[in-house]
Amino acid sequence: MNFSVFQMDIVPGDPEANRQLLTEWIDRDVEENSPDTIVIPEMWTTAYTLPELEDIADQDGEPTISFLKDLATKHHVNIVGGSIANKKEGGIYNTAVVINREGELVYQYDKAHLVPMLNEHHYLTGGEKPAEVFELDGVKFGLIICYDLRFPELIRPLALEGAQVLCVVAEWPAARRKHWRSLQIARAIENQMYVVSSNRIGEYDGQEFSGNSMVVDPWGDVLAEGSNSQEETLSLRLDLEKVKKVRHDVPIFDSRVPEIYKKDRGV
Ligand SMILES: O=C(O)CCC(=O)C(=O)O
Repeated sequence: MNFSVFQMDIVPGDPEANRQLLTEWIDRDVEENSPDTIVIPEMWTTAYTLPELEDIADQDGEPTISFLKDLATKHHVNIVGGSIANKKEGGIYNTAVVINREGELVYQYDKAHLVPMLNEHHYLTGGEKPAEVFELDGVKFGLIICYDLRFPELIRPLALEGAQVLCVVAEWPAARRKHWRSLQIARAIENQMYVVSSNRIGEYDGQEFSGNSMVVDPWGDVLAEGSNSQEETLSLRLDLEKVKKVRHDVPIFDSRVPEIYKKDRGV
């Protein structure tokens, strides 16, 4: 499967401008790289303009979901559509959306872990459902959002259910770049799957973002990595057989002892 990861800057508080930028980017990328699957960052329509979200968030995913469906159909490409600020059920959620190349919405996930360092709980409602496995072109995926990366307990069930690729969409700050890079490599090694991440670059409200979007293979090798400060596309073909090989060579899933993992303590 050919991946294109967009490492974007985001125009704060202007969804229409960002949708226009994405349209141009996808037009270019499809021409140059013929991707099967495109991955874009967290909150790419608005950036982290938390106090403004009440006015500019989507309502039940619209208009962004329809916009992505049109792009996916036009280019016959899968879009792991980053996440959007999304008003629904009386709250504003940070919702990740995935559209397949037929233009169908195949998966939605509301970010479960809200970030205390950003006072997210003052503005956003956390999702209450676990992340689930979904398929694109027969490949099994998981998808999490930024801070979720710090919670291996959210991700492990995805690996147990056969996920081969974990996508991470993010607006991870430069101040914690070491954590961003190390945690992706750790998640790839411990779950023996690819980690494909799209992180924004640029600045907002005094915060600089890390970039360093990554493609890490199931052995923990970094196959591609974005710079700290440039908009760019990581374009790469992933060999899914590698997941099978690593799981065969170091068979951790056969070595697990679930009886001693303390489910009754909420672990
Ligand atoms: O966990 C971190 O250090 C960054 C998390 C974050 O910025 C986010 O989830 O948006």
